[in-house]
Amino acid sequence: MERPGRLLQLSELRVRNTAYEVSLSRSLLTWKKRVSSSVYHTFKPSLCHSVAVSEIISVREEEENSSKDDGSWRKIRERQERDCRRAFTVSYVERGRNHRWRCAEVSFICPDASLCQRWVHSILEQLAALSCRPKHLLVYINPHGGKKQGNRIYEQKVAPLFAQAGVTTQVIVTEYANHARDHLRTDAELKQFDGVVCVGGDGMFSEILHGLIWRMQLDSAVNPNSPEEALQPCSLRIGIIPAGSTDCICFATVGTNDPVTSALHIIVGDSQPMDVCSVHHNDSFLKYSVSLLGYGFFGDVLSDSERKRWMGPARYDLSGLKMFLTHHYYEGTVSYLPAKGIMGTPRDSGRCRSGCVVCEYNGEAFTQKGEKYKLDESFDTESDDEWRTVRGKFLAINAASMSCACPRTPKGLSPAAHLADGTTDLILVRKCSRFDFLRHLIRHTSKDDQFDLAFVEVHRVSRFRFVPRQCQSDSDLNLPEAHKRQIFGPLCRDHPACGCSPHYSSWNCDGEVLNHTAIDVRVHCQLIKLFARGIEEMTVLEEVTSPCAI
Ligand SMILES: CCCCCCCCCCCCC/C=C/[C@@H](O)[C@H](COP(=O)(O)O)NC(=O)CCCCCCCCCCCCCCC
Ligand SMILES: Nc1ncnc2c1ncn2[C@@H]1O[C@H](COP(=O)(O)OP(=O)(O)O)[C@@H](O)[C@H]1O
Ligand SMILES: [Ca+2]
Repeated sequence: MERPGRLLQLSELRVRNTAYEVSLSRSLLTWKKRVSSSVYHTFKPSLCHSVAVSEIISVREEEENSSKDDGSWRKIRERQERDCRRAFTVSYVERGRNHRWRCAEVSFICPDASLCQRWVHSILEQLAALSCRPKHLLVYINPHGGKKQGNRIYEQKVAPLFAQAGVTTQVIVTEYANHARDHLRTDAELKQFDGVVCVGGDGMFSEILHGLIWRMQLDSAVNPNSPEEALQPCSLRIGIIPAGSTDCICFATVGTNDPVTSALHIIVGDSQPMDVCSVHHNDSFLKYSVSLLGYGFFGDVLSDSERKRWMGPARYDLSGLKMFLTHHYYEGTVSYLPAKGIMGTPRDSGRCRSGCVVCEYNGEAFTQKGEKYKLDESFDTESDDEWRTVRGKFLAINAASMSCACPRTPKGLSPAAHLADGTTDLILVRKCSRFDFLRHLIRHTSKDDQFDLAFVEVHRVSRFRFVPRQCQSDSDLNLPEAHKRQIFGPLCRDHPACGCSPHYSSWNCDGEVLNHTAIDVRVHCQLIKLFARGIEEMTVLEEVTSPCAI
């Protein structure tokens, strides 16, 4: 734990009816109850609490005593009422189970009003010095995401916390799909904001991502249609209040899908850089992706589930079962550029966690200002002989730029993938039996390694391309036509004579269906930042939460 440093305040104050020694340094607020022993004074850990200043939400002088154990004895009540006028309450982050954060409160009763004001002033001064905290946010709410609770979640759980922390907002409830994206691209006056918040699922996040990146490139005269251009990083951080169906981006960056936890990460001004993949078809831009780009199984599950939106999040399970039974495979060529000079592999046992050294090491190498790559031979530019090619029949081709952990698979599609290492994990699942594919799927939910199967391979790459087999002669295939043919696929795939092959899938790009199958994907290291800090290790949790160890 951080050393307290020079004390800014040190007083004996009361919490309820117990005296505590309360101290404030630049980094810590600590309150300790003195316990006399026969030999020396000690502090029992349970009687010593400590909160990082960076995790204080707010401080306020209290008009009324909020303590509830005042009994009914008139004299005690009268005395407490006098005391109330000299109390101040600190709200701070408290860690719960499964990476959840809550807002806890403690009220300190001061012997006189001026001491109370000095305390409040000192704490406010420390909070004001935290330059990473957002003051004014632009909030977009998708009222139709997930279980259609976006409005309620924001109004009941998030807005009161923002108000308490003194964060002001401009709130826009979207009226149609791509409303938020288009508003960010052209209309929003971004200079006045310290961040953008989306209330919704991965699809809503994708809108914010596209709006912000596009705007940034236009403002910096970068051509987003060129797959070769290095993109301009976004200066505004993005916050996600989960109110969608999968909420994988929130889960994989915070460790839980909980609106209050996300709101608190926004308030304390956390910052988590993230890789973004650009997806192009020839020289035209298609989409950006931060989590899953999936062709075959996950593409089909998504396309099928779009027709079942009315079912809410359960649509994915039903479409998942249907697509599992349908058992489509797809032919094509995957070419990829293995990531070079980086730390880490997709089979590592280590995980990307808060303060990840792999992301730091690789990120520094990739993001040297004004250079494409570090001037290191291992970061040589992409030459043709470094590309590798795999041809075959695939049940699924997945690129996971982060673990893609979510409640359906708490360890993720690629458990060792990193949020900000400049790479994506390319997972190729070749044609196999239904039984084997089920084994692979089930392993996403257990400790067993989903890559340790003969028909699965995984590569950590910085770029890849896919061309479906028939596209090699007709590279601009459009999907409606492909889907027409696919209708007959399940009946006829094993009878080439009927002429209904080939089969095309579509790409699932962070939950959006792409309208091209032949794509060129490039990872842009740490292009955006989220109001998050990555998933905290348990050891970090134990160190930071009160009670403090002395
Ligand atoms: C048999 C158990 C199999 C469990 C397999 C779990 C794999 C789940 C991988 C999830 C990856 C999630 C990546 C994130 C994608 C999201 O961007 C995206 C959009 O999210 P949004 O709606 O919030 O905007 N979500 C999705 O594309 C949803 C993918 C969900 C796929 C669920 C698949 C369920 C498979 C069920 C197979 C059942 C076989 C049963 C056989 C008896
Ligand atoms: N007001 C709106 N009406 C209809 N669709 C919207 C609206 N706002 C956003 N969308 C779209 O809804 C889709 C799903 O949103 P999302 O918040 O990700 O929910 P879910 O996780 O349930 O898919 C996204 O593609 C988004 O562009
Ligand atoms: Ca990555």
